Amino acid sequence: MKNVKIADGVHMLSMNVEDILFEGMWDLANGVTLNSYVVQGEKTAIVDGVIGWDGIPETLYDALEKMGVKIEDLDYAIVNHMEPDHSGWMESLLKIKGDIRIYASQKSAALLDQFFDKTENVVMVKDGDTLDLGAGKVLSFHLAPNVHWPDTMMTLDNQTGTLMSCDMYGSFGKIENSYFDDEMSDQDKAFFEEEGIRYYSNVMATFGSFVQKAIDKTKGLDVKIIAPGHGPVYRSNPSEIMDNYQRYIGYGEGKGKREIAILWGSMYGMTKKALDHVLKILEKEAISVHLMEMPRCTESDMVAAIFKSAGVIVAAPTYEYKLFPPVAAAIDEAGRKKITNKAAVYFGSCGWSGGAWKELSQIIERNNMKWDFDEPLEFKGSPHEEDLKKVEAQVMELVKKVRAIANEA
Ligand SMILES: Cc1cc2nc3c(=O)[nH]c(=O)nc-3n(C[C@H](O)[C@H](O)[C@H](O)COP(=O)(O)O)c2cc1C
Repeated sequence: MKNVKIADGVHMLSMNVEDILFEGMWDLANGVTLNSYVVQGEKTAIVDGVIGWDGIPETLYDALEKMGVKIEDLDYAIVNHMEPDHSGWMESLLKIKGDIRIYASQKSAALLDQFFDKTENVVMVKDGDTLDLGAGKVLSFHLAPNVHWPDTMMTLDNQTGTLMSCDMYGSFGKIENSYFDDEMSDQDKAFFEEEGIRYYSNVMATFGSFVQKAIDKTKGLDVKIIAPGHGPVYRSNPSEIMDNYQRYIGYGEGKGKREIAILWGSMYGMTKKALDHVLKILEKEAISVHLMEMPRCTESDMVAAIFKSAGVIVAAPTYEYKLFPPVAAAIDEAGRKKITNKAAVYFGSCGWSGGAWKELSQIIERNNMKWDFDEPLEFKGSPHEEDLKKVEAQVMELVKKVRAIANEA
């Protein structure tokens, strides 16, 4: 666990977690950090902790001891939210120091009771409440409900302007070198742009309207440093991550980069023949593509690619009167994440009845996704010359839309 001084009296204790399925489902190719914060005035508070897995709370205790803080000497635990990646350690903490005073939102307090039977010494805070740690260190609490979990709040150290923002402004990606935005190489910046999008699309996208409120709330505070629960700390230009989050809200509403996400599957290569034709066109048009063959592609990559692209191509055959199941599941997942208003094209092969488009349109409708599809094309067997011409015309139309959307974004 790495101890990084963020500002006077504020330390980040950060660990990389790899080889996990985050939330039990997201296969994170590049890992994620869990960041806890220790704030010291005359009293000491820890803001968010770690997951409760074997050995992990102990890693946090070692890191605390190395900075001269015994777990028994902690005065306060601030729970920004109760998701177990940051609160799982409570079970262990409460065994060591059952009388620790916990500051939490009203909703977190209810969850503390549900998860850990903890009701005593819990202070329920309202928006704007403060906690004085002495020596000029005053923490204030700012509710950000439904930024991932309903109980979420952000904690501000008013002395240094450090906002410990919990899941808000977070990013996936392990940290090896630079913990701060101003220490990052261009390569690190590009890495965290991608991992930020992966995080937002996988974890936050469903809650866009609440994220907007949290951005607006941040703007009303005197914030100099943004220190999230996952990912790097933004101290040279905290508004950059706020602007990025603003941009990501737009991606979830149909905006996107000048890129096309291609969600495809093909049992015997018939749909793939048409797709190969499309790929040649897109290469000529110099449009970047994300080729996601389902079910080979991970959910995490798939959702992130659809989310950030201005256009989507769905290329998949009919299977038992419906859309090829792995592609149907992927579109449904994008629907759960409320990825709406994407410019899109569908084509796919069938043998006799067809039916893929019917199910695809039902999934779009059911999830209220409002994707803007051109005329869908189900062709029989191998694509013929006229099928390829139709596909080509649709893809050229999509390219136009993608360029226009990306120019606005
Ligand atoms: C298991 C299975 C189920 C199928 N079900 C249907 C169907 O319900 N309706 C239909 O028109 N074609 C159906 N087909 C035919 C395929 O859609 C057809 O072979 C198509 O060319 C496959 O395209 P692909 O090679 O891109 O997967 C089915 C094929 C398989 C292997």
